[in-house]
Amino acid sequence: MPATTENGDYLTQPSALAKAAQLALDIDGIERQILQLKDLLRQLRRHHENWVAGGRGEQNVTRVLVGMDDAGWHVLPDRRWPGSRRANIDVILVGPGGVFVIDVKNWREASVHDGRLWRGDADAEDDLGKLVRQTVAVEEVLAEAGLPPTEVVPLLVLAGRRGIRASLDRVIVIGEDDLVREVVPRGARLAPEIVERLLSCLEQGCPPMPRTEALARQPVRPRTATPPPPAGPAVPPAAVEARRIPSRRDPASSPAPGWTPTIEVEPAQPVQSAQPVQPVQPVQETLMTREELWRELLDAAAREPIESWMTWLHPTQARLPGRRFSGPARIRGAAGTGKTVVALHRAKYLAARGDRVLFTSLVRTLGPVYRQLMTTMAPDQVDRVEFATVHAVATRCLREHGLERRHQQDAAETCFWRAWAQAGKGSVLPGLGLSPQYWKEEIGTVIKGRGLTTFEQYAKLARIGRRTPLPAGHRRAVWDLYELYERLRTERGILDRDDVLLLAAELVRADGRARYDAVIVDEVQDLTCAGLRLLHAFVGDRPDGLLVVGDGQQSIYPGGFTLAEAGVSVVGRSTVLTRNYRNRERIVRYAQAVVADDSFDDLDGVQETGSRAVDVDQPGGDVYEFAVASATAQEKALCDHLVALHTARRVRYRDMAVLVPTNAAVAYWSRVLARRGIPVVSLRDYDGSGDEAVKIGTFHRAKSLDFGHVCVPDRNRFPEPRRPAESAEAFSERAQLERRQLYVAITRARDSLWAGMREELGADRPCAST
Ligand SMILES: Nc1ncnc2c1ncn2[C@@H]1O[C@H](COP(=O)(O)OP(=O)(O)OP(=O)(O)O)[C@@H](O)[C@H]1O
Repeated sequence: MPATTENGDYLTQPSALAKAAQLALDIDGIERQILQLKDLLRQLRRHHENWVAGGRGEQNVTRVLVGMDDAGWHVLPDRRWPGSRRANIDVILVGPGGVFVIDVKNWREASVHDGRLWRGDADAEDDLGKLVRQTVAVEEVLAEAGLPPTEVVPLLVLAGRRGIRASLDRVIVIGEDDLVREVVPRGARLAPEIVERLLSCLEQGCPPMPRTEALARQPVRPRTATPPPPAGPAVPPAAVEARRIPSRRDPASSPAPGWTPTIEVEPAQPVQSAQPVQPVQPVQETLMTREELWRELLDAAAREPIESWMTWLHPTQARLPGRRFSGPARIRGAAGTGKTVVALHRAKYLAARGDRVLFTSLVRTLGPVYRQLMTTMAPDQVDRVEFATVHAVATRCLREHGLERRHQQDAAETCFWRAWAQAGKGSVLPGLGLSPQYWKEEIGTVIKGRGLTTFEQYAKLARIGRRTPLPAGHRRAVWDLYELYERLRTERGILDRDDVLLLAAELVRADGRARYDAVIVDEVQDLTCAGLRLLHAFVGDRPDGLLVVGDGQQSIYPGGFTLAEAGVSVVGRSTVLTRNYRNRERIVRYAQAVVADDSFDDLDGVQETGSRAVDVDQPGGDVYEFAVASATAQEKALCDHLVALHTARRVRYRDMAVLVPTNAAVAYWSRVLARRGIPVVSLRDYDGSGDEAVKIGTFHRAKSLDFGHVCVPDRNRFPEPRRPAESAEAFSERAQLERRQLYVAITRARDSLWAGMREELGADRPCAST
């Protein structure tokens, strides 16, 4: 105790003065602290207002969305950001049109220009990045259940705004009042049972955020400057009750009445607290009336659903599109196992992340079909993917150097036949029981297709894909024919199809320009080695660069090669798909019987057995083998079958196809069907859009496509019997090729196959069922 006088005053002593000075310092310190605390309090109040404003923005958006609840949409507000402990996602919306991750921004000033989003003068790239990360995290949760990557759409919603729509990177920036019009027109992408499965995954992976006490005390206010919600025009009556119900599935997870979203920032991102104060904006009345909303929802529900594979894959498939490959990769598997489907999703995924993608195959008509599919799957990404044949790409390379006129296929053919007359006819080759066409293909696919330049290379070549053995003397005769052909061709200064590929590859290598980030090759087994080398040259061995997709058992062109010959190594990056999604069981078994005894090479030099283990997704199926005594009887039987499918079973003509081996047969059957009044479209003109007509095309053109019901007339004329001068080996090689072509045709059928069996030819082919 300090000493005092009688009336209690402190004795003024040197130590007391020191104490006073000390106290004065303490008072200063405390005053400073009070000022700092006041400052902090002001900041906290501002942040609090910000959060409340943000919360209101979210509530308003949620209110708009719950109006769609009765149409099968589910609004999951304030969900945990997967992988974080405290961070939230404003809203996840799941429904027939897909899955949306929604981030609501209550910004006073927002604009999109120069391809960027701006908040006032500040670039809002971080906000877009954060939303993309949230979306990817949700995609990872849903991939387990089979949702392919990029199927989840990130939406950045500007609260209280309208007339804004921009696509930035993957994110769609949209005004609150435009939100419903953005999501509803997407039509029926997800079946109700798939929506249920997704919801249950989200319940696990993105559970509702726990309520925080402070925010729980916050009263929920109606929309600022508008009457209380029940009177609001935007929400259909059924939604009034549903307003507080984020998910119909699990009432336990529904927030209590008076629910207020908990909002927490991502731990490493104090962005929100650093932002200047934004006053709460009055939200305008939403522009869509309840009648309009319901009309939109009804229209969407009435629209034809897109095929389920576009939005729903088997988990084995679903992981592939987004997988990172450290170099060239491969997807293989029997017919109908979803190789093309996965490849298309891969293209979509790569395009969505900004890659320039080439999607290529040999068949010209496939490009438009794939493009059409991609347009339905991913309208926003379709323009970032180029669909072109390998020859179209090669020709463009030549055009860039003014060389494309030198490609003259007809003139090159003339050169070959002159060479054959001079050097082939009189050689040992005609005596081998193979047609001149065989030797033409030997030059095209084996010698030039591999880019061989010396006889020594040819003499020791394994000739993968060719069954007829060729001893050295015979090879010498082939080489002489080749050299003469080359001399005649170069004298005329022209190029053939194989030269175009070889030259284009040289130009691409010399140029060194990166035209594509990724090249996806479908039906790779039908390219030549030179074709694959060209495509490989575009991307080399870069990560995620080259993806080859195919199946050696469906190789329908002569020739063949291994990936190693093309300089492509996929070691450790090859995936086999084994579940057939296309063909019903009886059709799979019938098709397998056609090639069961033929071993085949699957681009790796190893002979695989013809009968492969395949799981079948769809049971049942119909196979009709129809015995006919004459051509006229077959015409009638086939047409009767198509008409019966159409009238009795209500199958649309566009779901039927007649597949035949030659163009002449296409013309013949087109006339037959037209005479009977059945609408017909040639596969040559088919672009994937739905003409109401039966498709007619060659086995080759039907490649990679599928149809509900397929007819193959003259089924037992294929393979053709041994020709008079044909050697046993030559016949065996041709018959195997033709059986593979027939296998491709049969495996185009999803539900039924009709096979015409001409009686005079014998009907001793396998029959799975009738
Ligand atoms: N996950 C899936 N769910 C439903 N259907 C699927 C799925 N994956 C593929 N399909 C169906 O199977 C069909 C065959 O798929 P796809 O064309 O990708 O197979 P593929 O292996 O490329 O066949 P092919 O080698 O015979 O051309 C598709 O048209 C689609 O109808």
